[in-house]
Amino acid sequence: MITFTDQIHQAAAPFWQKSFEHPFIHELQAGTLPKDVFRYYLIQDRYYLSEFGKLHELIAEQVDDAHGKQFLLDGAQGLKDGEIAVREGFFEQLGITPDEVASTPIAPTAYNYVNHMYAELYRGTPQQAIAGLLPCYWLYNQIGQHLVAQGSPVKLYQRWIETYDSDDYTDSVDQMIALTNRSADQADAALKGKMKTAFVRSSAYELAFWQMALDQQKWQVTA
Ligand SMILES: Cc1ncc(C[n+]2csc(CCO)c2C)c(N)n1
Repeated sequence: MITFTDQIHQAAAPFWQKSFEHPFIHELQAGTLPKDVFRYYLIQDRYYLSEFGKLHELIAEQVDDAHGKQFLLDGAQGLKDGEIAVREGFFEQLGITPDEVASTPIAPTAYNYVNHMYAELYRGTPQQAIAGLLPCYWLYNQIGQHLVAQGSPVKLYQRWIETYDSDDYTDSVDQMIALTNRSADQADAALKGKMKTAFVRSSAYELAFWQMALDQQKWQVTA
């Protein structure tokens, strides 16, 4: 039987394909991605990751499913100990200081992506918010698995790739997929439609995030 997450995954497939083929990903693997682009990505992603962790806690407050609630709370803690902690090492290596992070504003696309997820929760439902979190887990795992086979000649980029191919991480992706399917089981057709829209829009924002980094997007108008 085709699951709910298979269905929404199919709907988002064109965005996922564009992410797999995106020059940011290609250059990361080839080792040709400029360091300042990677630096920009890491600083923007720092904002994204801390909001993503907060969203886990806020969604958990509204979820009845005890197992799902615990998974979301563990996810928030796991982000602090895992992905965010790993990134501290990257920051050190690239000389990114807390001052630089604090004085860099969140860029338009990162802002829109984060706000989209909050809107799914506060103007929508926890089920929609859960569907909005899923592309983040699932897409990065697929990218990690695609890239790890070839690897990157740049050590730092290789470490980034390996973050998204670990067994623990793959296990959390499976659990997030299962939580989304359990949420859909409780939802009527209208809510399932909204969950699908949340998932597809997050997939579109994942794609836009790579381009934001390549363009080093800013709020200012440039000549
Ligand atoms: C824009 C953006 N999207 C997805 C991820 C990947 N990611 C962020 S939190 C999380 C859950 C488990 O750590 C995963 C996989 C990222 N770093 N940045």
